[in-house]
Amino acid sequence: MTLDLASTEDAESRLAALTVLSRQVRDLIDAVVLTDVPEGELTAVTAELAALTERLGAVRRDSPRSFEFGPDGLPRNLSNAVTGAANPHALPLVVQVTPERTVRAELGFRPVHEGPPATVHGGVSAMILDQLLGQAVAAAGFPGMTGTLSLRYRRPVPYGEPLVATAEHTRSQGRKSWAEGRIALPDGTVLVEAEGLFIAPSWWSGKGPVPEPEGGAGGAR
Ligand SMILES: CCCCC/C=C\C/C=C\C/C=C\C/C=C\CCCC(=O)SCCNC(=O)CCNC(=O)[C@H](O)C(C)(C)COP(=O)(O)OP(=O)(O)OC[C@H]1O[C@@H](n2cnc3c(N)ncnc32)[C@H](O)[C@@H]1OP(=O)(O)O
Repeated sequence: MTLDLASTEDAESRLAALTVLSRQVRDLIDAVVLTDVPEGELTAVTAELAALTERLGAVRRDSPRSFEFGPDGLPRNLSNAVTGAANPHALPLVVQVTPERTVRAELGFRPVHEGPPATVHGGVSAMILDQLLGQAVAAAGFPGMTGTLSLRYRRPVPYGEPLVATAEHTRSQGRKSWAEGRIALPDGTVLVEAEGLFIAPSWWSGKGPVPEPEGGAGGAR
């Protein structure tokens, strides 16, 4: 895997616009989940959205943006499903690395994340913790892909109120690294805890074939 070179100023400005668009689409998704307007209005809005979808699709990439270096010289992934500011699917999670090389993120789940009534879907919590544990091993200098992830759901996770997620690398052995993390209330009450094994793939060190994604490698512009 190679990282794209730092973006130009023009590209950064366009990415900022894409980030604003993604935020707007998140607002749209929230509005769809909670709307109670009459059916005729739903049909009218759907027609407008179909037209907007066509406009955006007029010039299309083969695959989302991937890892690249930002203007600050740090790697970023603006299309990531969990952290990508330019991906409407993402919360987006803003992950901070502490001086101790652990990671922390403030969470704001929304009604769109509901599974059981008034509760965040367990798969959504798992997705957040997968990302956070992955960033914890990376922050400790041992990046890898998730091999296993196990979770213990202690209490229902509410949406609409501030929560905190933290994670830390616990140990490494060869290409394998382990991390632990949790989602908690601001007072520290743990709601979900996770342990994960992350493996640096053999192909990262040139010791194995690089697997082709389904349908071949996507072209980035
Ligand atoms: C995702 C990172 C991209 C990095 C980009 C670069 C720079 C950016 C900087 C930092 C990155 C920052 C953050 C990352 C944040 C979040 C992480 C998100 C993570 C994901 O969302 S990621 C998607 C889900 N994830 C997958 O899509 C994995 C699919 N899978 C594979 O790609 C392979 O399967 C792989 C690579 C796992 C292993 O493949 P391989 O060929 O390298 O290793 P091999 O088979 O030789 O096994 C060697 C030893 O690991 C044991 N082993 C193997 N697999 C195991 C498993 N699953 N569970 C338990 N043990 C396992 C064997 O038993 C053997 O053990 P032993 O040595 O003891 O015999």
